[in-house]
Amino acid sequence: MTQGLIVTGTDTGVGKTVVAAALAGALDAAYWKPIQCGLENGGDSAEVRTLSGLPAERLLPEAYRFAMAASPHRAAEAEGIEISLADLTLPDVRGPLVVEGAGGLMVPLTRQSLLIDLFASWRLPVVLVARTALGTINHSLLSIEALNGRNIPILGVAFVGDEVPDTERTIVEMGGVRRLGRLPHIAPLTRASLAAAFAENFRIEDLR
Ligand SMILES: Nc1ncnc2c1ncn2[C@@H]1O[C@H](COP(=O)(O)OP(=O)(O)OP(=O)(O)O)[C@@H](O)[C@H]1O
Ligand SMILES: C[C@H](N)[C@H](N)CCCCCC(=O)O
Ligand SMILES: [Mg+2]
Repeated sequence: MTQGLIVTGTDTGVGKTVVAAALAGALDAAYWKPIQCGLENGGDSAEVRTLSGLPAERLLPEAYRFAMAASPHRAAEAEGIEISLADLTLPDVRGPLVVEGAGGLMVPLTRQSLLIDLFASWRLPVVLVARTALGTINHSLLSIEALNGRNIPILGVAFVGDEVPDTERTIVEMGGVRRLGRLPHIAPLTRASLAAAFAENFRIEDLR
């Protein structure tokens, strides 16, 4: 079993939290959002709690929580704080851990550091969440190139959205990555509907 994995994405709002909730639920994992920017909806940990049904103690506290829904470096500055990479060590948990990034890979944590460099230091494999909608081929291949350039292992791509077979094929073939599955648009999105969609479209063995 992969003891830890990072859920990253091609952009903000692509479905990382939804995929992370499905993964954490299926793997009976702990979930950690190290840096939360934007607190209007309670943050991603609260969303994962609702969508996974994991017990509260499996939702690990964020290292940083900022009110502003912005890039971490900017949200921190707005509160007069500089994010310290030394505070961003992986939590020591028993069993699997699902870590969710903030936005895409090249998101600044400070004016000098990027989220992807923090990921590289953790040495955990990555699940890349990618939309299926137009524009995703470019975002996905750029993300894969950036991960490869830092020798970050890619477990595979989790697609989110309507079925667009050639787009998925193009990303998988040209990016040289594994397709983990695709979550369709789920309505209503609940713990039960998410678990069912995940079970139908992903194979848990691919994540181990
Ligand atoms: N498969 C899906 N079916 C229905 N709604 C979805 C699905 N995936 C994502 N959404 C919705 O799309 C929105 C964005 O998804 P989500 O919050 O998971 O993005 P994110 O990549 O985690 O964003 P952030 O960068 O803010 O962490 C949310 O309202 C979420 O409920
Ligand atoms: C606020 C948002 N939901 C995310 N948590 C942070 C997204 C940062 C994106 C920065 C950027 O790429 O421009
Ligand atoms: Mg999220």
